[in-house]
Amino acid sequence: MPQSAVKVFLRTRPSDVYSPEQLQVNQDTKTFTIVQAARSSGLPSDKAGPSQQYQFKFDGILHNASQEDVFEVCATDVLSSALEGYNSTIMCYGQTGAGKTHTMAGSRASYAARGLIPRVISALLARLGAAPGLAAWSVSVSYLEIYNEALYDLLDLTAQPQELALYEDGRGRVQVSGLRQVAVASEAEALALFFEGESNRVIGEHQLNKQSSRSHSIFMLSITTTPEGGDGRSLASKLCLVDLAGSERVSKTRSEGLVLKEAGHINRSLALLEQVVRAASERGRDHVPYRSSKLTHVLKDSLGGNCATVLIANVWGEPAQLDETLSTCRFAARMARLVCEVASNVVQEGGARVRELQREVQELKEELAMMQLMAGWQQQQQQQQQEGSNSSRERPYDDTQRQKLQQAVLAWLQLPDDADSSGSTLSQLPLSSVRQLRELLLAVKVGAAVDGKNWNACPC
Ligand SMILES: Nc1ncnc2c1ncn2[C@@H]1O[C@H](COP(=O)(O)OP(=O)(O)OP(=O)(O)O)[C@@H](O)[C@H]1O
Repeated sequence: MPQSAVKVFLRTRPSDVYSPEQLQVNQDTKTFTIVQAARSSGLPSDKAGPSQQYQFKFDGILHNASQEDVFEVCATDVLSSALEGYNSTIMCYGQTGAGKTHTMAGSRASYAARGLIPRVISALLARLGAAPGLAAWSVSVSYLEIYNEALYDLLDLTAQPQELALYEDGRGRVQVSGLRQVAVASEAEALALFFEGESNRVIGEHQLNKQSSRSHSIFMLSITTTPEGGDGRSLASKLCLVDLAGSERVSKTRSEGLVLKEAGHINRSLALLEQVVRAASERGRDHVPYRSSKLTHVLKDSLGGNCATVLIANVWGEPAQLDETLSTCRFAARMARLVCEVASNVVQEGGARVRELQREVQELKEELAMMQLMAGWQQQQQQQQQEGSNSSRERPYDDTQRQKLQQAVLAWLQLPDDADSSGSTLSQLPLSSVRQLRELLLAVKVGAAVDGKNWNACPC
């Protein structure tokens, strides 16, 4: 299977107090350097030591970048991969207030401020509508929320949405039971679902962000395309757009009550995410604790499985947020070491699958008929024993009956091994007594001799 390293881009939130001495961006080398002044205890005898420099290299630095730039750099290739049948994920990670939701969903202040999700929806449906050589396509939308370590469907409109459960299917793929998948035929339909889901997300207010997401959210697009004139197979992929809740230092956010409790869940799940990323990026490590939280379990594929993953590390370039910026960069550098095993998902054409299932039904019907037959014989034998009779008293076939049976057996023996025999004369002959079975076996013996089959070599 081809391998693909996670691609990592760093995006800075614009700030009036941005300090180029402390945060140095080099677009040519794609490096981001953090200069941290040494800390002194404040005692007159304690001299501050030299400052520390931390340099990180990423796949791209999005500094003063527009929403359109972010889409072009981070999402266009991902979209192409999704249309080629590859599962893909774009994920935003960073401290609270760093601009994750701004990047993923965008702002409603202007059309130009729309984020990655609405742009991906538009581009995807435009590309599918104009794609030459497609016999059929389908897109469906799901929107999942992880709030306080519980899963919810953001497209569930009932007053009390139910908590959803996670499970792994027979092929080890993580599934969310009961999560709605709504088919869409146009950009307008998909956008309506996105806005509906957005309005159901849990938002709270604290010192650093008036509109802080209190949950992780995953917007999923399931795409199927069937090429024209192909061998009847389709390509199926899932494109996930993940807006993680932001890590927060409660001393800075001054959260209390419910917001404080939410912060506990958010910080814990992000710490477990970091542990999983650390474990998954270690060579030779055979156990990665994906099941340690709902978030890591849901994101199992995106963190080293069958998925092309892009991480956008959002940082808030202000001196007061330097520690959080450093910790985001460290996480991003670890993500860059993850390698995913990607494969295009080819699904069998509907007609071929239907034929396969029809054949299976036919075989099961034949097996059932045989079992009913055997049960009938047993019953018949019991009856005969009770009546003091036995089957040998039944009259044997006459010559015409035998000839007819032998012809049917010979025709059946001459069919190719993989031929469908359900319509042959043999399968329509009555077979409901020991006498009929004996005659049939005799006819097979005669027929085999005529057909020249070597029965000594037969494994049956
Ligand atoms: N690149 C940007 N350009 C303009 N405004 C931005 C940018 N990034 C963030 N902002 C603004 O900063 C504020 C905080 O951003 P946002 O809510 O996206 O942060 P967040 O990382 O999602 O935070 P949280 O984790 O608390 O939800 C918002 O008002 C947003 O519009």
